[in-house]
Amino acid sequence: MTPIDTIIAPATASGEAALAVIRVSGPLVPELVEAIFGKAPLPRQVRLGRYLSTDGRTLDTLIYTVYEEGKSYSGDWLLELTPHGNPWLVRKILDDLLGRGCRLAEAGEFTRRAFLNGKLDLSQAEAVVQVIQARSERALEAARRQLSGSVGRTVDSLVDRLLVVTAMLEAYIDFPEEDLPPEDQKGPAQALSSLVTDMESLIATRQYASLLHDGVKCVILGEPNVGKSSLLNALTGEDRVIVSAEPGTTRDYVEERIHIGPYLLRIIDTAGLHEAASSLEEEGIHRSLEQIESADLLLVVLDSTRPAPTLPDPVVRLLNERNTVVVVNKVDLAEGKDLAAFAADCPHVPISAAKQTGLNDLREVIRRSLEEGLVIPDESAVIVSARHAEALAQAKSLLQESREKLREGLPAELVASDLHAAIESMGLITGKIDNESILDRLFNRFCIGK
Ligand SMILES: Nc1nc2c(c(=O)[nH]1)N(C=O)[C@@H](CNc1ccc(C(=O)N[C@@H](CCC(=O)O)C(=O)O)cc1)CN2
Ligand SMILES: Nc1nc2c(ncn2[C@@H]2O[C@H](COP(=O)(O)OP(=O)(O)OP(=O)(O)O)[C@@H](O)[C@H]2O)c(=O)[nH]1
Ligand SMILES: [Mg+2]
Repeated sequence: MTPIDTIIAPATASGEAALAVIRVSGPLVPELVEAIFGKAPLPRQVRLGRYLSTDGRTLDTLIYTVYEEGKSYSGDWLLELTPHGNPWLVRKILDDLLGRGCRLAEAGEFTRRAFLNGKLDLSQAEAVVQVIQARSERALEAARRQLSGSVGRTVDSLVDRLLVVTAMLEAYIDFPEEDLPPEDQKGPAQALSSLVTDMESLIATRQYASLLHDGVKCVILGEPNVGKSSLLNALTGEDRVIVSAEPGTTRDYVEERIHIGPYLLRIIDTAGLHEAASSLEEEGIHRSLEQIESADLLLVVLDSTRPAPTLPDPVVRLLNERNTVVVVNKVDLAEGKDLAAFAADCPHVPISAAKQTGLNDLREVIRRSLEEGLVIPDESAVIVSARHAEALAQAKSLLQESREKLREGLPAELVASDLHAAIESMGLITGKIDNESILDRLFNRFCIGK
C-alpha cells in the first residue's frame, strides 16, 4: 500500500460560532493525539483536553474524538476536534497541524477516501452533497434515502437480474453451432422486457428530483390588474413587486422562492395577458407565455368583480385539473360575479390578496395539487443525479437493442456483449469502475472538509 497523507480541514463554515469542527484523517492521527494532548488515543471516546501547540502553548481547551482505522467516516484513522468557534483560533490549530506534517484536504477528499475504502458507494458519496444542499424537506428526504444506499441497492438488484439473463445466454456461447431455440429465447426476452420497464420507471423519478432540487415552477397568470403581483407579495410576505391600480404594471416576469409545506416553489409573477397595444406590451406578454408553457403549476388569477376572462387559446389548452389552481381574488369587494364555470374542473380558491384572507386555504390547495398532480415516488430510490440518469438511459437502450437482436435470432454472444456493456454502464452509478477522471469531477463539487 502506498503511504497516504494525513489531511485536515475545518468541517464547519467559517465565522463566529459556538463551536467549530476540524477533521484530521490519516495515519499520523495516533501520534498527533499523543503529542497534542499527551494521552494515548482511545478510539470512540469523547474527551476533553488541552490543545498544546508545537511551540508549547495551549491553544484551546476542547473536545476531541478519535476514530480508529477501519471504523471511521473516511475509513482511515480520524480525529475530530471541536474548538470554540473562533475563525482565528481555527486558523491557529490548522497551522499547527500543518507544521506537524498534515496537509489541507481538497474538496470532497474525506468522502473520496470513504469511497476508496469501501465505506460508501459512489451514489452514496454523491448523496452527501445532496444532503448538504437540499433546500426543502422533500429534497432532504430524497437525499437522505440515497445516502442510506437506496440508489445503490436498486441499481445492484437490476444488475443482479441482468447477470442472470447474461448467464442464461452465455450457456449457449459454448455451443456456437447451435442457434438459440425459440422456446429458450422466451425467458431471456421476458426478463429483458421487465428490466427495461423497471429501468424506465427508475429513470422517470428524475423528473421529480429536478422539481425537488430547483423547486416547482409555479406561474401566476391572468388578465391585467386582477392582482397577480399582489398575490406574489402576499405569498412571499414581502413587498417584492410593484402593485398599482393601473393595468399593465408588471412588464417582465419576477421570480421568488417560497416554501409550501415540504416543497420548494419558484413562484413567478407575469405581465397580464390581453390584446397588446404596443410592442413593449407584446414582448411582456410573449415572455409570460414562455413562462406559462414551462410551468409545473399554474395559478390563474381572476378578479371576482369582473366577468371571466378570455385567455389566449394556447394558454387555455394547457389548463387541467392537475396543473391549475384558479385563484378568485378581491373577494373583499362586494359585487362578486359567479365564476364557477371558468375552468370548472380545476379547484377554485377565493382570496383577498389585499386583505390577506384565504391564503392558508390557497397554500393547502397548492400542496394537494402537488401531491396529486406530480408523480411523487414514495419509498424506494429517486434518481437525483443527471449522471445516474444518463448511465441508466444508456443501459436501457443497450437492453432494448439486445432484446431486438434476440428476436432476430442473432448469435447469443452478440446479445451477451450488449448486456455486458449495459452492466458496465450501470456500474458507473455505484462506482464499480476504475476511472480517476470521473472521480475527480465528482469530488471536486464538494466543499472542503467533506
Ligand atoms: N461528528 C460528526 N458528526 C457527523 C459526521 C461526522 O463525520 N462527524 N458525519 C459525516 O458525514 C455524519 C454522520 N455520518 C457518519 C458515518 C459514519 C461514521 C463512522 O464512524 N463509521 C464507522 C463506524 C460505524 C459504526 O460504529 O456504526 C464505519 O463505517 O466503520 C461516522 C459518521 C453526520 N454527523
Ligand atoms: N380590493 C382589492 N383590491 C386588490 C386586491 N388585490 C389587488 N388589488 C388591487 O388591484 C390593483 C392591481 O393589483 P396588481 O397586483 O398590481 O395586479 P396585477 O394583476 O399584477 O396587474 P398587472 O401587473 O398590471 O397585470 C391594485 O390597485 C391592487 O391594490 C384585493 O384582494 N382586493
Ligand atoms: Mg402585476
